[in-house]
Amino acid sequence: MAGFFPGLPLAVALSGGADSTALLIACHARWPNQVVALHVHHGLQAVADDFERHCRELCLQLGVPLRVRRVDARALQGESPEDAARRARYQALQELAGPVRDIALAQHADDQVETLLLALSRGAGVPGLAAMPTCRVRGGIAWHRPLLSVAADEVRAWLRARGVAWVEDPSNADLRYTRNRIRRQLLPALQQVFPQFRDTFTRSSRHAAQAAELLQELAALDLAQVGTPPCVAALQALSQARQANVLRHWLLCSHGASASAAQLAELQRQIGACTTRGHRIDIKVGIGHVRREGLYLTWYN
Ligand SMILES: Nc1ncnc2c1ncn2[C@@H]1O[C@H](COP(=O)(O)OP(=O)(O)OP(=O)(O)O)[C@@H](O)[C@H]1O
Repeated sequence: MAGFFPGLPLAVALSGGADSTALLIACHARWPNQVVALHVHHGLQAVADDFERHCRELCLQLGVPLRVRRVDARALQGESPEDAARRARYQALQELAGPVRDIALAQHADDQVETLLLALSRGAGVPGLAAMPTCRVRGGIAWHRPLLSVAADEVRAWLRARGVAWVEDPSNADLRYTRNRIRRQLLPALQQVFPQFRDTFTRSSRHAAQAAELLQELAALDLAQVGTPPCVAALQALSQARQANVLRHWLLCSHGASASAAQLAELQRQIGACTTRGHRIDIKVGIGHVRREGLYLTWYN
């Protein structure tokens, strides 16, 4: 946990699995009496009660206060059960934290590599390749991931050496989930070919995170230049790469719309072809449409 200096008091999101069990013990050892544990009972799996029991026992043993909340995550339309559970979990963690402004999560280097591989498999751009940040402020809370450079095996070996138990999530063995297939089938193969893959892949993600920040800064500058809504002529004055970057930023930040690569390419083609007063632009992007209105592009949904 080198370089991990959260605000105190600190809350640790404790699932009861190996990683967050280790994180809680390490944080409590470093900042005694300054750490609180937060557990979300999902009620999804039969094993949920075992997770909660383990968290209660562990926290009692350590003398760490534990806050527990039950959630019943119903998936929204088009949302997977895992995404629904994650959304409900982050919401519950934020509420459980109360006045505490720093929450530590226990994702490790293997999780980071899995996230990167999933992003690559979707053809993600630079922000996706940045995978998970070590710290992100959201909803007034700093979410920390201090174990991102620690291998999963190291975490378990650390716990075994201390004789600490944890609860194993049975769904981790289910090979219907892509993430589990990556963990079981891909990571062992990577280990053989690139023994340093955890270090090098996570380093690539950090490079991508830095590049993503630069793209974000450039997009904000360019949006100030082209205006909101963007002026077509000002967009035409930008290079294709900068134009794509600022359009993505406008659509996402102003309208919550993610343009697919094909939609963005078509929008750019039409912007390029927009040389007469009467030229129409009307393209579906995400759940809405981008249209030309006089000198500007506008968004409808
Ligand atoms: N039910 C939960 N209650 C509180 N925190 C959770 C819960 N589930 C996950 N977390 C937090 O979110 C992080 C990421 O969750 P994820 O489901 O990817 O990991 P996990 O496999 O549950 O990890 P762990 O080995 O810590 O159980 C966990 O490391 C933990 O800090």
